[in-house]
Amino acid sequence: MSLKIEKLVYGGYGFSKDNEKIYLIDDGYPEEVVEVDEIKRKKKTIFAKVNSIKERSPYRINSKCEHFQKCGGCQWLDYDYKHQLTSKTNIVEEQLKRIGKLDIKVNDIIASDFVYNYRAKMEFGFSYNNEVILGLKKKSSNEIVDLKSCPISPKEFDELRNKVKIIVNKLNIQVYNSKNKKGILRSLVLRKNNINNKIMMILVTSKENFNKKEELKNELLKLNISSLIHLVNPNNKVILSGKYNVWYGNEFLEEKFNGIKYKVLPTSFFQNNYNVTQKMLDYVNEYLNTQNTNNKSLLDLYCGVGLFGLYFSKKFKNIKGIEVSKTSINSAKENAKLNNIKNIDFDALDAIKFLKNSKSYDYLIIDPPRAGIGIEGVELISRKIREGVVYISCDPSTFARDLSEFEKLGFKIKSVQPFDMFPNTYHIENISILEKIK
Ligand SMILES: C[S@@+](CC[C@H](N)C(=O)[O-])C[C@H]1O[C@@H](n2cnc3c(N)ncnc32)[C@H](O)[C@@H]1O
Repeated sequence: MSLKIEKLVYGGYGFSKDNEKIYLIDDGYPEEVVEVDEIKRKKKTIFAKVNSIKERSPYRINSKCEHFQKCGGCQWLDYDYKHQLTSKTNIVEEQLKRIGKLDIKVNDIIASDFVYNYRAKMEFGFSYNNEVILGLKKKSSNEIVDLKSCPISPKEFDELRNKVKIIVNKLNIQVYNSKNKKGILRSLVLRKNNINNKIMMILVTSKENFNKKEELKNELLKLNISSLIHLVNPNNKVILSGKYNVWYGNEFLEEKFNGIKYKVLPTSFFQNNYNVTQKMLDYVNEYLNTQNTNNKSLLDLYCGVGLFGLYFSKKFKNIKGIEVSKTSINSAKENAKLNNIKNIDFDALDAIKFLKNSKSYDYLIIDPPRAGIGIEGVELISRKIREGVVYISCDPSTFARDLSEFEKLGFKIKSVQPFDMFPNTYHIENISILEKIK
């Protein structure tokens, strides 16, 4: 059966409707007529994959990646960037309507100046296929695609990843197997900073000690990196968790935005696209400039190593940063000292637990993981925040649910601004400015 794709929807799928049935189609683009293979059904929704293209979308381009469609990292590498942007703005507007029942004009998405090589951090997984391989997971699978190159990560990462692969094969070090819990090598994480292109390499193994460890360390030290960290993570799925040893160089990477310095430890979160992060900081700054905040307090919830709180510290009388990771909070405290910022303090706590017992604040900047803050969290915020909320989100669905709750509990949504933090993928970052109705 031939289907015409109307638009792209949340999750990156091409959307098509046939009578009562809705098709969510992998690898199909707007205006395209395709034949599909069904993958699975969920009530009236059929998930399918393009089998053949009958009429090609005018926005389909040739992808620059030899691994495209095998690797799960990017979904839209063969979709013209201008149209990626339009699709993303439309998806946010649609999620707000569908999930949040919010009829809001969403601002046009702010693009990334760099569509390739923009990522500051990549987590590559080790696997075995006749030899040790190193790359990213296939889409909806734990299988690893052996990468030779990756167009969205820095060019240096390709060379390092390929060299590490040769080294571990030469030393014959076993890959960790999550089923029988045997083996050593789990992941190779690479991070690049935005001040002077320093690269931190983090080798994640299942055990602290293993055969040929010293030889491996000596070989890795010959590579062009600024620091080498050995992280021991026996079986936690969150790869960047566990104890680490510094094998070489600094324990941290130093980042800088507009004069504010941040030391980021190997296991701490930091924004992944520096160019777009600066645009997000500028957007929040513009809003705060319209407010009279000098004598006001700010709560920076899910603060990481203090990116937002420290950046805006001069605008507020006092600031509190809350974050669940003790490591990140230790960095955040050190970052305050590093920048000589004295009106901020940080605590390592769960955001909801903190809100239940906290005092009130004038303003809130909130940047939760994909799950969002949730209904209970918004209810607590509505009692604890007196003036404005800057909600930063990396998932349009939980964002829509939470914004709708904010509106029910006495906040006015002043703006919704998407940012293209992750070009060539379907991921969308958003900032909403909300004001308490007095
Ligand atoms: C999207 S990151 C934002 C970090 C920071 N705002 C930044 O821009 O660098 C989300 C942060 O929330 C933290 N986090 C996750 N679950 C949490 C919880 N239940 N309570 C507090 N923080 C949490 C994570 O450790 C992570 O640092």
